[in-house]
Amino acid sequence: RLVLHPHIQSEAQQEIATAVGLRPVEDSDVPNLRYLQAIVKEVLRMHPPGPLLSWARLAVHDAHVGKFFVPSGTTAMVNMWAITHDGSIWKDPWAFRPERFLEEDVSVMGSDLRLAPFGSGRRICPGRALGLATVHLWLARLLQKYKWAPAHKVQLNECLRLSMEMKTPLVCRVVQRE
Ligand code: HEM
Repeated sequence: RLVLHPHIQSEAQQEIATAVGLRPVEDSDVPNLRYLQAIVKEVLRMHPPGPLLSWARLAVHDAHVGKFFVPSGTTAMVNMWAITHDGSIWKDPWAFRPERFLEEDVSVMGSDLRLAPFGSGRRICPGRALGLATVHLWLARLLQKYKWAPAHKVQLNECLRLSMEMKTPLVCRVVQRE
């Protein structure tokens, strides 16, 4: 997404330069990088790496979920990908617009079911804080040091393996920043 939207990439680089300066970004800088956090949220919304939550859950007795009846023996899944692309929940769901998370603070940690890329409830991802901390730090460092551009036409098609992956791997041109 950042190679497709160079102005968003350079805005993130500008934020890092202002908040951190020339020394390498550290974990403790991340709370000051609000735009970077918004970019990560927007990517988790458009490309949830685990698009199907609860994908091996069996209803052991009859249950009612809202207006739906779930008979005993049903395997029920939550399609988070469909939720994060639902136009009745998200304005312009197909637009990559990190600013939406500056306008409204939506938690990705499982308390808001509009965006629960780590699941929610009893079987929520126990590695979510580690996952997010790693992605924020790596992304910030890779942006701080390099400019990223596509080497070929970027194909955004996805395919679900253990997690959701790009069908055609991304190939980038990387230029060291001054
Ligand atoms: C960005 C990174 C990550 C994402 C998007 C992610 C997403 C998810 C999702 C969607 C689930 C299923 C939740 C459900 O079925 O309701 C899950 C479960 C799980 N995740 Fe993660 N995860 C990430 C990183 C990690 C890391 C770093 C670890 C370990 C260090 C981890 C360990 C687990 C485990 C053990 C489960 C199964 C929990 C259970 O079934 O009780 N994950 N994760």
